[in-house]
Amino acid sequence: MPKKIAIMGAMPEEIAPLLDKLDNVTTSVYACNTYYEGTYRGKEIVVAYSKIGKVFATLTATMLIEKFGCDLLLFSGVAGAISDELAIGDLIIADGLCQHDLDITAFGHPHGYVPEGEVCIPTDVTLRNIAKEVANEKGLKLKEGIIATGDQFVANSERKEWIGETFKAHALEMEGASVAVVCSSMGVPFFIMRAISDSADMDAGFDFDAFLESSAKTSADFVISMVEKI
Ligand SMILES: Nc1ncnc2c(CN3C[C@H](CCSCCOCCO)[C@@H](O)C3)c[nH]c12
Repeated sequence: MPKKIAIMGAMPEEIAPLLDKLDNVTTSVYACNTYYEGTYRGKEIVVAYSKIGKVFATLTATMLIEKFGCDLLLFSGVAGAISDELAIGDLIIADGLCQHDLDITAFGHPHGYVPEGEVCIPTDVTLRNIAKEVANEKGLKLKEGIIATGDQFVANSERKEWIGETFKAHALEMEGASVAVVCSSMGVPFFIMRAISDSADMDAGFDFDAFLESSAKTSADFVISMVEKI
């Protein structure tokens, strides 16, 4: 039974659907982030958005654990689809995460690898199974696959396909692998859920703007419904 559950996003839109579900909310600002502490169905929750990209996500995930004492982390947000099976609004959970822009291949290493690191970091299987239970109960389709993270908004089919082939990834975003490194290094179970907002192609910018809010809500509504089972 976790002491305190962190629910993290990268953008304000990704956590907005969560905030009005919390009771007894107090807010605090720490290291240029706002943290919302409250309860949901009797469980202690801390919600925050990191701001965009791997560095900000690393900072916030670390603070949620070290400063706010969270011992389990759920990420909710949107992603670009790589797999043709993923349409806008579809849900994907990560079984592993990699960094598609981490590159010391000049030294013979594979893309996404640095010494003492691992290309693909696995997520917590118990939390993935809870997600599958919730999806079954709600009659929702849920894809499971590798999610690739990098410090770029991908709006180019060639780049998206390279990422898909190189990492066998089904979706891409800009924060998940940072959360994976922090949580796996600190022994904190973690879970990454994303709802598709675009297809990381030439239309990505328009689709992202059009579907950010609705896809962020789809993901957030699913993640909060997992809390009761944790
Ligand atoms: N195709 C894509 N490539 C990479 N990541 C994603 C994601 C996932 N999130 C959304 C957000 C995009 C930040 S750029 C838009 C910011 O606008 C801010 C207002 O100008 C960042 O936090 C990563 C959805 N589609 C993606």
